[in-house]
Amino acid sequence: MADSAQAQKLVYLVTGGCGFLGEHVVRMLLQREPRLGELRVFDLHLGPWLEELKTGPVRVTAIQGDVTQAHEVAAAVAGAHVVIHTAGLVDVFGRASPKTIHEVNVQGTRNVIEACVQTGTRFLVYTSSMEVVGPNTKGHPFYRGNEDTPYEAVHRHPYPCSKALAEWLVLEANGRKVCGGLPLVTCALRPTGIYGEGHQIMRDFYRQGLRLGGRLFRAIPASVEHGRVYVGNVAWMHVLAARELERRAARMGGQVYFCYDGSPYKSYEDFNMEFLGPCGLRLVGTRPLVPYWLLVFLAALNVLLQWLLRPLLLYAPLLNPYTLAMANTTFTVSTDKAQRHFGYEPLFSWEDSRTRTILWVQATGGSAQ
Ligand SMILES: NC(=O)c1ccc[n+]([C@@H]2O[C@H](COP(=O)([O-])OP(=O)(O)OC[C@H]3O[C@@H](n4cnc5c(N)ncnc54)[C@H](O)[C@@H]3O)[C@@H](O)[C@H]2O)c1
Ligand SMILES: C[C@@H](CO)CCC[C@@H](C)[C@H]1CC[C@H]2[C@@H]3[C@H](O)C=C4C[C@@H](O)CC[C@]4(C)[C@H]3CC[C@]12C
Repeated sequence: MADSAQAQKLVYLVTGGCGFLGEHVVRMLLQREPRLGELRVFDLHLGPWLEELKTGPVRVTAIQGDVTQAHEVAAAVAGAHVVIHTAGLVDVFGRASPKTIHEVNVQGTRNVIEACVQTGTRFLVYTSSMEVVGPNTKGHPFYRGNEDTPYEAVHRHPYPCSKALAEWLVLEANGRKVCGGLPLVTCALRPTGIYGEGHQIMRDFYRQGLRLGGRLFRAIPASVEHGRVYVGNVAWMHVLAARELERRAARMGGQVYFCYDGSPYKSYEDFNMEFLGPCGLRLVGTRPLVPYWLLVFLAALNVLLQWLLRPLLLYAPLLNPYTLAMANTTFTVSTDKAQRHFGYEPLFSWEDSRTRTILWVQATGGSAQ
């Protein structure tokens, strides 16, 4: 990415490019990165939608591969200028074992870093998570916090533990000499709960509401606020960070950025109703309809059932002690660090984000897609 090569076309690699966020990053790069010459999409499971992208002006290369396999990662990274590493195992429901979560999220990230070092790729953007910070095991609120807000980040659950370790690896790798002698430049983006087209949990809530006769029942107090972020804006922040990493290496290298936009702070359930309401669902109750102790009991019961049923089937409901603690703890972010460091402004307004999400729920919510 030298000065002389203003017109130089760049090779980008997106790991996890067929996931919920990854697909948006891939599409955003194709729409908004003028220097893109080749786009490599690396994923364990390739989406059929990739085929339609192959007919455009940018070369799109689909690579079926596993981030836990160092040789597969190295082959995909070789010759890439920029890596956006978004592949990850997102599991807070006990579907995967802690070992698998660690292998994918931590060892997978280590493999990406080592591949950059070995092959001479200098720019790495990592999709971290707000969960690297919290909510912590003590349920302390994080209210309008930024990247410098002191917070006791204590994790026990395998998913946040793995994301915290992987983020640390990425930041620590900043400045390492890659093949050819130049320094690696890394940064980590920490989305809060992402919503938008392709958000499976939103669709699950919609289907549950349809099954319950168009109703959902409030379980969490409306006063517990969550900061959520639209997937298009998260994708845009990745594209912009990747683009600016070279020019602003000294400022951005080794830094973390929360992903934010203008989405309103609301409880998890009230926020979902911004989309599910216009799709015909109603949230019953202005206060939680079941006492908190009962939710705690049901969450614990689900853990027991998951364990008992494991030899027969995978029982992984939304409610468990960890997800209950998350839903019941205020976690909101208020920052302008990405704006100051690399000029990020949300691409989609709240109104746009909301409309796009509603249209998606209406179009696919009731279908098997
Ligand atoms: N969804 C959220 O609210 C959220 C919030 C913060 C951070 N994140 C992070 O964003 C990233 C993307 O999350 P998402 O919600 O799009 O999840 P997702 O499951 O939709 O996407 C993850 C993608 O990674 C791929 N993948 C998983 N294991 C792999 C492996 N071993 N090798 C190659 N590819 C593999 C999956 O096939 C999938 O396409 C993750 O790193 C996640 O931790 C997500
Ligand atoms: C008690 C239920 C009554 O309706 C509600 C349960 C809601 C939970 C399933 C979700 C509450 C908070 C969510 C998480 C949060 O938005 C941030 C996340 C970070 C990201 O890295 C992965 C996804 C998630 C853990 C997200 C998962 C679902 C919740 C726990």
